[in-house]
Amino acid sequence: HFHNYWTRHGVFQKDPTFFLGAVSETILLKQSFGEFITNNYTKFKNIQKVCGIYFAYRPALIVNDPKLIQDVMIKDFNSFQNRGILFNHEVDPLAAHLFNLEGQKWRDLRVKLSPTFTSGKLKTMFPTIRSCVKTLEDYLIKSVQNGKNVLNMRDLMARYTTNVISSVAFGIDNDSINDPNNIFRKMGLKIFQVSIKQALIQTLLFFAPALVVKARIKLIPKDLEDFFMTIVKQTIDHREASKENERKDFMQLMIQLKNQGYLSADKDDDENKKSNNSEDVKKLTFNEIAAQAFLFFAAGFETSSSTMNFCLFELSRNPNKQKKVHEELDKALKDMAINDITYEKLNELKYLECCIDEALRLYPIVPALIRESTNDYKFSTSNLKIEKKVPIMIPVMGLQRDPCIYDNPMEFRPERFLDSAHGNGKVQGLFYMPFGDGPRNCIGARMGKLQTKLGLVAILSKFTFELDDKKFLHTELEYDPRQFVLTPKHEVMYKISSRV
Ligand code: HEM
Repeated sequence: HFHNYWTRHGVFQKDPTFFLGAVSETILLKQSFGEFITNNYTKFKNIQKVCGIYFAYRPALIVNDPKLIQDVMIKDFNSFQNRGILFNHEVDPLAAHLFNLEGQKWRDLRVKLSPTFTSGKLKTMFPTIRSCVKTLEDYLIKSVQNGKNVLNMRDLMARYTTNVISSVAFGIDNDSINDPNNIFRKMGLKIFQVSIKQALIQTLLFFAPALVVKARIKLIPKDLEDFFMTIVKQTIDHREASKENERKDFMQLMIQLKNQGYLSADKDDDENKKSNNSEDVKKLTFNEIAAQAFLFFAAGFETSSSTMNFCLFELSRNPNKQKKVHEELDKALKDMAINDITYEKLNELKYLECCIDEALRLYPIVPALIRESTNDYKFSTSNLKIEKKVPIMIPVMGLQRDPCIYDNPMEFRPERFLDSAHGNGKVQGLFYMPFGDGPRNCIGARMGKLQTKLGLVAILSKFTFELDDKKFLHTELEYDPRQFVLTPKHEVMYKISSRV
């Protein structure tokens, strides 16, 4: 009876398997969640615009049609503003962050936090990020000089973005690049480590989210919570002890939101002035600051380092594209030292920007987006009706690799993005969403792109990269089935040589 829900509602459904429903492949670790949604899109997109599936007995809907996706993400956003991630506020204070919050609570917080991500604010943080990049460059120079020229770049780049995020979110200068055992790196690894217990909790979140709240199940392990609560408390106390301890970073901005409820306008930050017109002066609490700092850390380091890694992977498989990046860097930077690169200079590097956009097309770090209907809803362009509280999946990776949308989709061709339309023009609607879309898109997209680009400038200005294992030249990557974010199953090693 449960597994006929979609058929009864006149919606095409993927045949469910006993008990586990449609997602048995992901639960049994045969494929990642992203691949499951992608395969489903590829198989069914020409049959129906939507496809019903089941998380065990819970119905969910995959929307395959770019125009219907536009309705969900933008046009009828009010009916789809939540992700439907439930947690117990009392047992999990750190989970009360922007990604998980719903309804008015999410709206209020989004309005408050948006001004912390304007380009004006990022410019003030630029020197901090640049000093992390300098550490990365120095590390690579030393490493190659010492004959250590085959490296796991995924790990190194995650250590670099860990340095950036811990500096700008917590104001703490740690050095995970030279010290892989640094506590921030260890905590970062722990966030993405999937123990059996965490895997069970994640499964429950999909299958029976209400149970997670009722049974007071903790989503964030206690040791992670203790670490982040303590570090935020210490940082706030230190900053508030003296004006001299203030810094230009997210933590300082959140302290302003705690003490006055809004951000003081910057003379050169027009976007911030606009958002400050808001009447809302409700102040952030300590727990709210801790939860956001935790989220910025979790959402900010792995996403950007994975983007750098996928971009480097494709540039190493495509030496002609890497050559073009080198030429652009040589022309724009002309032996400029990393410390002299400005925010404006970085914006001039258009081809490198296209390489990042193209890497995110082939390898969207978040391969499927999630929304939940907040009311019964009827799609405007079809007779399809869905009930309140149905999870909606948007198959980002499937769309971005669809040959009907991108010619030769598996080819790494950054030139597509020189043209703002970038698809082949045959399909209308939303189909490129590495940062999501609509009012609930990634709030840190600019920051993510900035640290990705600056990191790539540092490593590509001075070095040439090749894949150490030549089998990756022609085979597709496999993905870790335990991870929701797109993560290569096997480590790729890179051979690095100095350009001078
Ligand atoms: C290349 C790097 C990044 C990628 C690919 C990425 C991708 C995404 C995606 C796909 C979403 C979901 C959007 C949706 O549902 O429509 C998201 C949400 C979010 N991201 Fe990012 N992200 C990146 C970097 C960052 C950084 C650096 C930060 C913060 C420092 C950040 C903070 C967030 C937050 C807070 C949300 C939740 C927004 C909300 O619900 O209002 N992200 N990100």
